[in-house]
Amino acid sequence: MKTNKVRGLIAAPFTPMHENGEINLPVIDKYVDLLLEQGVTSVFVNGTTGEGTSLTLEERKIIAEKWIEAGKAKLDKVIIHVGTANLKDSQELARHAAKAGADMIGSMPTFFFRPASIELLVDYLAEIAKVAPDLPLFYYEIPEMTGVKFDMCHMMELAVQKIPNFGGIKFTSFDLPTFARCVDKFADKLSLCYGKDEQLVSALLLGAHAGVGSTYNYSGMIYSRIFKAAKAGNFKEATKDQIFSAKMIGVMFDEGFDVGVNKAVMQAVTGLPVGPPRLPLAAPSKEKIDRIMSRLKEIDFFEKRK
Ligand SMILES: CC(=O)N[C@@H]([C@@H](O)[C@H](O)[C@H](O)CO)[C@@H](O)CC(=O)C(=O)O
Repeated sequence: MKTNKVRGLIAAPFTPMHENGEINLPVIDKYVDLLLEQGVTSVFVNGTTGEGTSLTLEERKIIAEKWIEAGKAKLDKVIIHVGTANLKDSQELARHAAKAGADMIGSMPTFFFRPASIELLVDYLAEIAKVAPDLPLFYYEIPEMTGVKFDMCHMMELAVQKIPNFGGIKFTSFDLPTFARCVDKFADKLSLCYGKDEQLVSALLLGAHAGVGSTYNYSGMIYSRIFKAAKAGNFKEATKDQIFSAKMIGVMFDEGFDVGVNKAVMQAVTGLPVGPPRLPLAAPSKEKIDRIMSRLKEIDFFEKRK
């Protein structure tokens, strides 16, 4: 089985799209280099930020293949998110990820017919994991989007018993006490990746192995400094950049943060043509993005992201 050890910064990349809504694959070659220049070494493809649930299975496969091909000699880990609203599609994506050469897979739970218990959730994950037995499977915890809310420490206790290739968790929630219990119990055998950019430092203090984030795409250097300082035990230094990240994300939250706003910020800041999101998400107005850019300038974002 491939290793489940993932460390450092993992970007949740946007799926580049043309103005007409079709996916724009060639951008991904440049995207890999842009992430590396910012100290981001791995990717979690087709997740929330990648609009995975708005893409067809065929598109998800093509995007996965492209990230694997573009990232293979450069990135540390290419993790493919295979979560969908049904088991069969997720299994198909898991099989495909294994064949295409992914390093790991991740899955959110189903989000329309939600699992009614931790046991059913783990049974569901086990069915996905078994079709890609050589790849570690990570659970993608993101209750604010899926509406699936269980105690993650209990879920992991059961997952390690039932899923031989269970690799760890991508924990996108502000529930740090639960994250702390997960670290306490599983840090030596599983990888614990934390997904709320605005409080990465707190998760690192508790022992997170990796951070996964959407704002890493255009402010990777800020998180890179946080990660390095925290891993060196210099939390005072790490906290300065973390407070800045909270201010930066605060600017976008004031304007109604979503993948549409996030994509527009990515494009305006880095010049990478990630394009608009797919409906029902929408691109922000020019006025809105100009306002965000001028507020980011006011807080010195363009200096801080260097
Ligand atoms: C809901 C959401 O988009 N969460 C983001 C965060 O990076 C988030 O944008 C950031 O912490 C700002 O709240 C990531 O955790 C998402 C993610 O990892 C993914 O897109 O797969």
